Parts: sequence; C-alpha cells; structure tokens
Amino acid sequence: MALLGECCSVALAEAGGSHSSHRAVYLQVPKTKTIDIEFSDVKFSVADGRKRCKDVLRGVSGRFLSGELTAIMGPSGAGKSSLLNVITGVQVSGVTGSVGGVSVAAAHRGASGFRKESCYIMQDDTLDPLFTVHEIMTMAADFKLGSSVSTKAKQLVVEDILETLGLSATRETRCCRLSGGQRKRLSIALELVDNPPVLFLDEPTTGLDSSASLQVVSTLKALARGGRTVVCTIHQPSATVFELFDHVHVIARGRTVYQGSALNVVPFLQTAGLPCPKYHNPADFLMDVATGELGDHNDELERHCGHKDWRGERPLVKDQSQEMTDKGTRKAMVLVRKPSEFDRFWVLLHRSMIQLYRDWTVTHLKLALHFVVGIIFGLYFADAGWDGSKTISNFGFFMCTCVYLCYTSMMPAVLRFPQEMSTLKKEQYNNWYQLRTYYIAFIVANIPVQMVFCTVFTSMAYFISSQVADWSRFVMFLSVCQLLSIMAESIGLLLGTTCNPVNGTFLGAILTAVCLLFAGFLVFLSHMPSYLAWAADLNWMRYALEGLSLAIYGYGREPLECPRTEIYCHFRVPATLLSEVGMRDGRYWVDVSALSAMIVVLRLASFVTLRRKVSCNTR
Ligand SMILES: Nc1ncnc2c1ncn2[C@@H]1O[C@H](COP(=O)(O)OP(=O)(O)OP(=O)(O)O)[C@@H](O)[C@H]1O
Repeated sequence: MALLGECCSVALAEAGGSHSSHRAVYLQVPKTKTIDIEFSDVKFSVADGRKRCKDVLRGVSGRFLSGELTAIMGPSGAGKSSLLNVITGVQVSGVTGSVGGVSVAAAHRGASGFRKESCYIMQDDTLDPLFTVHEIMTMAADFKLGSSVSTKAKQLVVEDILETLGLSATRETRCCRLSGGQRKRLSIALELVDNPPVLFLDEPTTGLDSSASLQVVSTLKALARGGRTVVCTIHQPSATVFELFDHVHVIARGRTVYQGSALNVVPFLQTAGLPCPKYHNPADFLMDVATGELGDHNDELERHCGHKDWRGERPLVKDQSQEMTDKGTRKAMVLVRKPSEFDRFWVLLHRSMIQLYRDWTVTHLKLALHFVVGIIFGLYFADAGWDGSKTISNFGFFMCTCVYLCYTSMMPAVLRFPQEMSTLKKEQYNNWYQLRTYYIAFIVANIPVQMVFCTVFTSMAYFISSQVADWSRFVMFLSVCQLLSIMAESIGLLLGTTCNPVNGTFLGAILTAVCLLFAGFLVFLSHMPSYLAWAADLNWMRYALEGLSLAIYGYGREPLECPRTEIYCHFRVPATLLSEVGMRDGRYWVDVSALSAMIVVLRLASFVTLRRKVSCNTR
C-alpha cells in the first residue's frame, strides 16, 4: 500500500487533525486521500475434511490502484471471494503472504492502515426492511458523522449521495420494496457517507439484469474517478460492463492468469496463442479459457501475464473539491470529527426503538398474545389464589407461569442475533460503532419491552386467578417473573451466539424441560435425592418457583379460606405447603439475588460469544 498524496484536504491540515480522527466529507464525490493496495504471494489453504489441505489461493500477487475500477474475475470456486476476504482481513486463518506492505498477520493486528479506512460491501448485504431509504441514510450519517456535523449539513450529504447514485426518487421507499439494483446502490450509498478512500464489493451485480448491472458498475467507475480504490468481484460481465473496468485480475484455480486492463485482454490472449473470435465478448472468452473449456492453458497464461505489464494508463482522477472551488458552487466541505461511542449509542437506541415499534410481530402481536394468554391462565386457575383446597393447583399455576415465561422469552432470543448477524458484521467491519455499544443499546432497548410483556401477562393471570390482593406480594411476584423472563432471554441469546438457530431452539427446549424436572414441582425439593440436589441449586427455574411460592405463601400469610364442602382442608395454613415442598427455609432475597447474578453472568457470556461470532470468518 502506498499513500499517493497528502491531498486529504486543506481544511484537515489547518485543523491539525490526524487522519484517523478527522475526515473531510464533501457534499459531492470528492478527490480524497488516495490509497494503492499491493499484495504479494498470498496463499490461503483450508482443511478439506479428510485431514488434507486444499490450496484455495496459491501465491497470488497484484496491485489495485486508486482512481481505478478493478474487477476480480474467474470461474466459480476459483478463489475470487477468498482473495477479497484476505485483502479486507475478513479471512486471516490459513493465510500467508503480505497485504499493504505488511504480513497478513501484522495487517490483521492493525499494521495495515488502509483497512481502517476501507469499506466492504458484502454479497448478501442486508438492509433493514423497516426503514425508508432516507431514514437508513440519515442513520448512517448519524453513525458516521456524529453530532459534530449539524443535522442540516448531514441532510445535504445524504441528499447529495442519493442524487449521485440515482436514488433520490426512492427516498421515501422502504428498503424491502427496492429493486435489486437499487438495493445494491443503496448499500454503496450508505458507505459513501463518510467518504471512504477504498471500497471493496463482493459480487455487486449478482442477481441484476444487464441494465441494472451497467448502472451499478457505472456508479462504481464514477466513484473510482473521484480518487477512490474500487475493487469488486464479478461473474461473467457483459461486453459493455467489462469495458468499464480499468483493471482486471483473473484467477483460475487459485492462481493469477491475467492482470491488466480490460482492453488488453484480447492482445494478451493473442500472445498466448488464443485468439478471441470476432464479435465474441472478450470476458466470456477469457472465462472459457480460465475454466479450461478450450484445454488447460492456465500455466501458459500465468507465465504470459508475468512477462509484460498489461496494465493500461493510470486514469486521470477528477479533483472535484477543486472543481467546486473553481465553479464557486454551493457545494461545501464538512470537516468531520469521529463521533463518540456515546453519540452512536443514542443512534443505535433510536434505531432499536423504531424497529420494535414498527415490527408489529415483535411488539404488538406479542403484547396481544401475552394479554390473551394471561386471561386464559387466570380463568384456568380461577379461585386457586384464595381457596385453600386448591393450593396445590395454585402451586401448579406458579410452575406453568415459569414455563410459559421461559419459552416465550427464550425462543425469540435464540433467533435475535443470527437474524441481525450479516448487518452486524457489515457495520462492524465498516467501523459504524463498537460491538459493546451495540450490545448495551440492545439491552437498554430490549429489557423494558420484555418487562412490559411480562407485566401484562402476569397482571392478567395474577388478578383473574384471585391471588392475594396485597400490593407488596404482587410486586414480589411480578419481580420474580420479570427476572425469570430476562434470565430466559439471556439463555436464548447465549444459545443464539453459540449454536445455529435450529440447534439453539432445540437445546433451549431441552434445557427448559430439564429445568422443569429439577424445579421442585414434579419432585418436591424435600423428596429430591441428596446427590442430585446440586442440580436444583444450579436451576434458575427452581429459584423462580421458590420466589413465587414465598411471595404468595411466605412471610406470615394469614390462613386461607376453605369452602364449607371441604371436610379436611390440608393446605389451609400456607406454611404447610412451603414445608411439604421443601421451601420452608427458602429466602426470597436469595432467590432474587441468584436470578440476578445468573442474568449478569449470562449477559456477559453472550457478549463474549457474540464478539467471537461477529469476528469469526465469513464461513
Ligand atoms: N473458509 C473456508 N473453508 C473451506 N473452504 C473454503 C473456505 N474459503 C474458501 N473455500 C473454498 O475455496 C474455494 C474458492 O472459494 P471462493 O468463494 O473464493 O470462490 P469464488 O471464486 O468466489 O466462487 P464463486 O464465484 O462461486 O462465489 C471453494 O472451493 C470454497 O469451497
């Protein structure tokens, strides 16, 4: 990698800001800091499942220059995405060689400066379907430009980028309703907000028709001409699209078989004794050769492409900032200070709140279901709260409440992070925010919602089943329910970040069933074999059940009423139940503390596993 010029901006130099903490953002594609990326002898191997090594990249070298639009091409499985992943630092294990003048390992530790300034638009780039184009762009501007830039200036940046990428007409359209080409352009637009000097794109034209592909690649070319280094992988481009590329790097079976200008492909193949038929798309012919359809010429091509530099003239880069000054246009330059994590926390919180509000399946539907199920529970256990002859049924009500809260909190949580993983990976790679900021914002936004669901269900079930009308007991009961549902959600988050969603939901269901077994309901704590008592001590459901029982029957509750028809009312005195089920010596505060401690441990553990999952390779 080489810095070709200290042309970041005059304003930057005047401000005395370092490149890492300040960046100049123009309201139109500017000439920015220019970065060339050089990589040499890059090798990447993976275990192929039979304890043997498969060489995916076998010593690939090359240079991607600023101002140029580069395509990495090759047959399917040749190693295009792998090369991009190695250069961007997404793939580190099993890789040797150097990128940006330093070894791959050192580059991963942060020695390669271009990575901090580059953005990577992945193939399966997901855009939140709940937001409009304008909203999602505004959020990107808030993340990247922070509060040092006024809202008005941010809006100008957003409008300008939308205009440049031909998205102004869709500004009020929700992302889920955009066409494939518009989605790709929006993914690019999001990353342009803070004007990155390097853009990597994995197959930006996949799934697009020829005119949309042409639009996307033309956009990329315009961005490259603004001084950026733009590199993308691409499959079989049309002749028109192919000609737009300034530089093409072709890989076949992990080796470079051509690197040079798109216009030099035909003369190159001619030199290698492979004349391209007249009226044939050179890109198609090149792919036919690389796939071996015309015989195995890869060794020959590899030799020939090393003999001569097939690269074309370096294109002239447009200095648009200068252009703007010359024309005296309204376009202004904004000096950006890197936003604080605190600023980003508020943006994340705001985003989570909108998501919760707009996704009616997450909030409205669940709220309605908790309300209805709470009523059903209450009716099913009607009178169990005051009637001494139904005390065992009431104990069953506590157990059913625990199981219901566990399942309804745990299962959605298992799917929560896997659903957001691709967005999270992209935003993490592109330095939108730190993972801990995201995690804290998630907790702060989510816990109150969880508490509201739990309160709705518990209140309905509590009062309809005629539990004791004592506010302090109700608060104690509700607090345990809240802790249990947050606890179950924590387990779900941990499972979602350690296993895949299918295994996670299966394990969650099994875990809840085992906890039910050791909770002290099916086998009372007093009847449990002593050598298995430890299992109950580790069981969050046991603490919840005990907490609920003590909240209702502990602390000197008056004897219950019994119907006249009952000749013998065994559980009339509440303490009798507590003694029989082995909870007489239980302490409410111990149960609450145990649940709280487990929540803290599990939330920390899920953060660690989430970080591992986000930072692990794309595969
Ligand atoms: N982390 C990995 N573990 C195992 N195999 C891998 C890994 N990364 C790449 N490969 C293998 O390396 C080969 C090249 O994969 P890569 O995705 O780079 O190809 P590609 O040229 O981008 O293909 P396509 O155009 O079909 O996307 C494939 O056979 C793939 O299975």
